[in-house]
Amino acid sequence: MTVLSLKDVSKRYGRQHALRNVTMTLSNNGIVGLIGPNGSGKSTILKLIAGLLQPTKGEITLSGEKVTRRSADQIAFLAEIDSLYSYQTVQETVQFWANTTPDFSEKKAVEMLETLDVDLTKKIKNLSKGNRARVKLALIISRDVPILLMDEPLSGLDPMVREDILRMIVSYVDVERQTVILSTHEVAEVEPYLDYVIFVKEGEVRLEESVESLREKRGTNLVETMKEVLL
Ligand SMILES: Nc1ncnc2c1ncn2[C@@H]1O[C@H](COP(=O)(O)OP(=O)(O)OP(=O)(O)O)[C@@H](O)[C@H]1O
Repeated sequence: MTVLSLKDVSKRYGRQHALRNVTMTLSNNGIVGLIGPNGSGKSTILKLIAGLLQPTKGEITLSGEKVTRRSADQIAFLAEIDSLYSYQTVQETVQFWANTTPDFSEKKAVEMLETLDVDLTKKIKNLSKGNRARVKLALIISRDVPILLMDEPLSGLDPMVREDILRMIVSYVDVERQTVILSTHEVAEVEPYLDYVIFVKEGEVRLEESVESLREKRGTNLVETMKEVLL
């Protein structure tokens, strides 16, 4: 079944063309890597899917319905910017999400944070950058929604935190029911975790395919494929 579809989607910011005629269809694709160089349009694609931006042209549908701002109840969005309240403790933050987000599992969030050794009694402002990233991800992953969008979840984090983040996604996302789309340019690092890739360049989708069939067809790893497709 088609979970998400973009049909001939273009986006301009004023006169700046950010996306041109993007068409893609995702149907239970598990963990999807949205890969492309800086400025290729990755964030724009994620914001359009989340209903935070309107396409200039084209149509985006989620489970057959047109995406609007109201689609937020079906989509969890991990933005690049920090969206936590610094004066709250981790526990209060989890509680706040439990009170405001109907599909949020407090149990799952607490379990994940305890596994990651994050101190729930600490204030957000006193957490390390890595632990803030772990908290943000735990909050998003604890939502029971069909689509989880993550804009550069690894950016600016040290290798240990990056590995934790990728492991969290694999261990806690229910890929039978949920699709994760994460944008990154760390291809080699994410390759073992991805089921599907979408390569974008200059606002266009250059290739989208399952990682397994790419390996079979090309006999190379994703880094090599990326070089062929994007350079
Ligand atoms: N609010 C905006 N106003 C004008 N131009 C914008 C705006 N947001 C993005 N752009 C432009 O649109 C293009 C695509 O940007 P986008 O942020 O989607 O790319 P990206 O692949 O996410 O880049 P990065 O990896 O650097 O985050 C770029 O040329 C960018 O400069």
